[in-house]
Amino acid sequence: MRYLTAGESHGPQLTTIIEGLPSLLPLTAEQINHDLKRRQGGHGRGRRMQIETDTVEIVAGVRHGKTLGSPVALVVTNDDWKHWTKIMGAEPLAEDVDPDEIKRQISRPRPGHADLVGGMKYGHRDLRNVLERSSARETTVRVAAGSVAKALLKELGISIVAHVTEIAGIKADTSLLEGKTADEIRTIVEADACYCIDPVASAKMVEIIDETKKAGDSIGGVVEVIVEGLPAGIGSYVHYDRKLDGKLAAAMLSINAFKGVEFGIGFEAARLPGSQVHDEILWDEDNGYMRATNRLGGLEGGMSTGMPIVVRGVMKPIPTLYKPLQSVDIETKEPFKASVERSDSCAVPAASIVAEHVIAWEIAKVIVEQFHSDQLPQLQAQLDEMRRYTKEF
Ligand SMILES: Cc1cc2nc3c(=O)[nH]c(=O)nc-3n(C[C@H](O)[C@H](O)[C@H](O)COP(=O)(O)O)c2cc1C
Ligand SMILES: C=C(O[C@@H]1CC(C(=O)O)=C[C@@H](OP(=O)(O)O)[C@H]1O)C(=O)O
Repeated sequence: MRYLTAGESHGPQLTTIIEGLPSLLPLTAEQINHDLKRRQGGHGRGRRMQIETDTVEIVAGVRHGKTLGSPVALVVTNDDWKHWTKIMGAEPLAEDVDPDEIKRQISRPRPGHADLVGGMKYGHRDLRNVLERSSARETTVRVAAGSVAKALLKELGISIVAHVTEIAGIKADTSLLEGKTADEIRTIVEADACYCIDPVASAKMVEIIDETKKAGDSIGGVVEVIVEGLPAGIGSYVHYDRKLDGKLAAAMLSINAFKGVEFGIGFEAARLPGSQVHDEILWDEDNGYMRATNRLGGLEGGMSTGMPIVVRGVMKPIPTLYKPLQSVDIETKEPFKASVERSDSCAVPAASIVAEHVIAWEIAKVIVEQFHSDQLPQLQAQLDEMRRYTKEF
């Protein structure tokens, strides 16, 4: 299973083509739109999100609410495009048009963005040609593709949820997650301004986001994704590029502004003895194999253990700041301090939704590769058999 995305931030549309999905999977635009709306939300988003109402059109691969097995194509229209048709149009500029008037040329790279190095790499002196694609606007269709993956995981008895564990040093009390299923966690965090399980921490997060915005600065944080219902043995230890943890880490780090990843107790493992890190193995008649703890986040040897997968990603502060940072104009080579029109001040809650969907995609992809998967019922039968086999092993 694979997908490509195309589209510029202020171009006409964002597009994804998903190839390799099993046939007979129930799929509607409505379920994808729910996830797109969650990605647009979360406290700290800027004015662009008031312009956009992200909704998907399914233009291929689905008939009467079920996948056909052919490529699925999804399109999300940029509502902002109508303000950018001249600046972002694909046609060459007419001869009587002054390019400086039309192109909104950018020669001042923003620290922390792809602007400067992207310009060097692709030979663009108008840095708009870089930022239009390096923008996290692209995560819209990554969420759409991940939402399709989640529809598949749901049919296979696998649930996934993301939530925010930390913003600018304010940490959620994650003991509030204990005893709750992924679906129960989703109901709670969906109703929270920061997609956080802890209302007390969330109120402080809202406060610090507002204060930071007023000060013209930006902040980052940590998001966590939990995957439940995955059988043991997904992924493999036999070759480096088949390890599930490696794939999940790469997916997490592929999100704009994500700079680190950890599983289970994560970097804390460096500070603890092995007896307080590894998860002891238990067995009983009803449940088969279990772990007394889940400190390693449901992964051993590049494979799922059958315990929930717990993976976290850290997001750096948004690079576009109202409080200007030092940079150099690439035309004049003069130093300047950037001034900015609009930006998110904190996109950690929104990014948690992106994380949920890139992880969902990766897990669905590994499952589809590991089992015979032309059609959903065959895939479901094999997952059921894998669960029975690993329990009785
Ligand atoms: C959901 C989301 C929204 C973002 N919004 C903004 C934004 O409004 N302004 C900005 O400067 N960066 C924003 N970013 C971060 C930049 O896209 C990112 O830092 C930039 O592309 C450079 O990539 P890198 O940080 O991975 O090196 C956002 C990221 C995500 C995931
Ligand atoms: C458009 C989205 O986020 C954008 C991500 C982004 C960036 O530099 O990454 C910069 C901003 O775009 P603009 O310059 O148009 O205001 C954000 O709004 C989105 O998430 O859909």
